[in-house]
Amino acid sequence: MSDAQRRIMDIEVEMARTQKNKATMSHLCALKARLAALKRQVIEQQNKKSGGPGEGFEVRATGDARVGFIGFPSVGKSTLLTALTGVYSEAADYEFTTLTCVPGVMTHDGARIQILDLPGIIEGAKDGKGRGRQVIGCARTCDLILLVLDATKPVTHKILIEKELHGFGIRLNQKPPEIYFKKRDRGGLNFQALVKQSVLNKDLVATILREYKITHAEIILRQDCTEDQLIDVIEGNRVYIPCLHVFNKIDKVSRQEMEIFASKLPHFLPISGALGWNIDVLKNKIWEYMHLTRIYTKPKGDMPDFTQPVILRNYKTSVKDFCRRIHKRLMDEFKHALVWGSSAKHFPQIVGSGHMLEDEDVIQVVKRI
Ligand SMILES: Nc1nc2c(ncn2[C@@H]2O[C@H](COP(=O)(O)OP(=O)(O)OP(=O)(O)O)[C@@H](O)[C@H]2O)c(=O)[nH]1
Ligand SMILES: [K+]
Ligand SMILES: [Mg+2]
Repeated sequence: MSDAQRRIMDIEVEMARTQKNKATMSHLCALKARLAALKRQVIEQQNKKSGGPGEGFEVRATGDARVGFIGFPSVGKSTLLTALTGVYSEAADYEFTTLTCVPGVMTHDGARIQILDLPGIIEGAKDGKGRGRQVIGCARTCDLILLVLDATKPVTHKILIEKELHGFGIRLNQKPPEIYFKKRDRGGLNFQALVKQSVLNKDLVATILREYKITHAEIILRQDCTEDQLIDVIEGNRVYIPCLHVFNKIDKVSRQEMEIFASKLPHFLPISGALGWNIDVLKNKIWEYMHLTRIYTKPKGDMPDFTQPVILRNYKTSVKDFCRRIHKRLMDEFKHALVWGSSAKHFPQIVGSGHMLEDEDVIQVVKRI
């Protein structure tokens, strides 16, 4: 165990025995910042040792968006890939059947979605156990994570896996915090909260920044933020990915057990990959959770092409984002666009490149001549 790992343990112990209240808040914030910095240090050390960060697997990104399967061994990931995409990935009743990344493609509502079957991960994956770091590195590149769980196994597995992903900077079902943070060379701490804060204030922010040896900075909180969110922003390198918890093998548990899960867990979907139960519902959920936006193009004087939408992702739905998806240099020739659909005030609306498009809008780009 490295020195940093030992210090991480000490801090975790101290945090566990510190009660959370107003008087201890400053101390806890300092500990949390110290912990985050140490954890980053450990990952960087491991990257050095292994010759690079957990880059994931060499799989070419195809299609409009990417989904990855994360779960313990033998929960049924490969069986599910085959059920969703028809692509064969070896499935068997022993652990670590899958040793690499197997891609498939699912077509849904005009979008081509790449689905990645991945090796199972185990506790300690992020710290270098098994192929864990490679698997989690791959998960970071996904637009949606399917956390695949075995319904016959304890629900605590879900928490363990979430912890592994969290430790690697993946934030599930969270939006990026609305925090503006910029280091400065001088001027001290310029702190503004645009919304009433239930936790943070200038002193706590200063305490956290002190752990990073930052004394000059500008911080604007545009939402009610937690100390963890602020630390995430200072650390940077976080990814925010939607996640669906897929409970597989429900053919092996009772209906009552299922209903208990369903009532307690959000983002939950029971399925049976082997028997094909709920697979169509899962396909729809995948679509829904990815927040993809379909845009139909209309050539001048012609009908819109409703067969092949252009897919925009991650809420990047401006006309400019659309143009970039079509062609690198389209923006250079852009004059304005005509838009029909729910984002338009009247049909067609003449818009500039900053206009935000909505799902199933129709667009015609007018170029400068
Ligand atoms: N009863 C039942 N068994 C399933 C289901 N899905 C998968 N299995 C079985 O569970 C075992 C493991 O399935 P795999 O698809 O290999 O699981 P995996 O998660 O890909 O496993 P690794 O690649 O080893 O991590 C196999 O024996 C499957 O037949 C299901 O929905 N119901
Ligand atoms: K298996
Ligand atoms: Mg497998």
